[in-house]
Amino acid sequence: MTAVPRVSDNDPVSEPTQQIEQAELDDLVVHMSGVGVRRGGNKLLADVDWSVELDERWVVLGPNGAGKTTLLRMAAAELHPTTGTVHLLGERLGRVDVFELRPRIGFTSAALAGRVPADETVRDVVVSAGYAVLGRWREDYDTLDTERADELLAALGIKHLAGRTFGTLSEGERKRTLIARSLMTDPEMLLLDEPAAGLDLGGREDLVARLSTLAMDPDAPAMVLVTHHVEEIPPGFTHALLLAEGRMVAGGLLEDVLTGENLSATFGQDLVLERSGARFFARRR
Ligand SMILES: Nc1ncnc2c1ncn2[C@@H]1O[C@H](COP(=O)(O)OP(=O)(O)OP(=O)(O)O)[C@@H](O)[C@H]1O
Repeated sequence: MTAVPRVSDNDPVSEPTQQIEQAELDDLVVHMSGVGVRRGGNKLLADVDWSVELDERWVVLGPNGAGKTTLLRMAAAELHPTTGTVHLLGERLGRVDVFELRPRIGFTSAALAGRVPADETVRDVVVSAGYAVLGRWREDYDTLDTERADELLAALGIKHLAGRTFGTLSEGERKRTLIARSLMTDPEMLLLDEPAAGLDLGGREDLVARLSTLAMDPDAPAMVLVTHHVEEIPPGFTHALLLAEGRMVAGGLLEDVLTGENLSATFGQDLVLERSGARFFARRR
């Protein structure tokens, strides 16, 4: 089992380990080099080198506090690294107007769900993404936009809820509404932070199946999905990044990275990984 080095404040944080050419960046939606994030003396992330290509679907796995949300928020241009460089969609964070970058990135998280006003209709939650607003009803949403929102709601199986208010939805229906919202701007990258958290078994299986359909669609954007559970990896996902205590344990092709040994190192337990078809299951030995 690979030991995971603890991130302490005394560790040296590496500087960018590699220079990258603009031509290479054009094929990458995310490129992080020597990335560290520090807050109040704590290292939330250290020494992260990670790239995501246009046609890849990544799952980011790790225990509570591993730094997954911090990593995803950086990929969403919501926070900057303390050290190292981050390129998103070919642009370097710190040298690009993040307000121009963000509409090109679809992002769902529990924090976003908490900001949606309870009295906003499902259709407006989705359609307003195209206007980069939340909780502001506009009379002049374009008909085309409304049709697009309805299409996305249909693809996620909740078109019948278009007129309902967000506050009346179940947890699963809210998650699906926010995924539809995150796709509204035709993003080049879709970031999903624990989309299945809080769902019952049926809701989880339904969401996994819908995300699997999306993952297998060649026209879908690059995807990064954060989760705690291997059971939530939708078939069609191609790559995995394992994080523990702010550091990468392993990253690469799903079939290479997702092993009992790597999972054990990531979660600090002796774990057995089982595979059934295209799905994964894990338990303690
Ligand atoms: N602003 C901050 N100041 C200090 N520590 C922070 C700050 N934000 C996050 N942390 C800490 O950084 C660590 C990583 O947090 P993060 O939310 O990225 O982890 P996570 O892997 O997403 O966890 P979870 O699975 O529980 O959601 C946690 O220990 C958290 O308490």
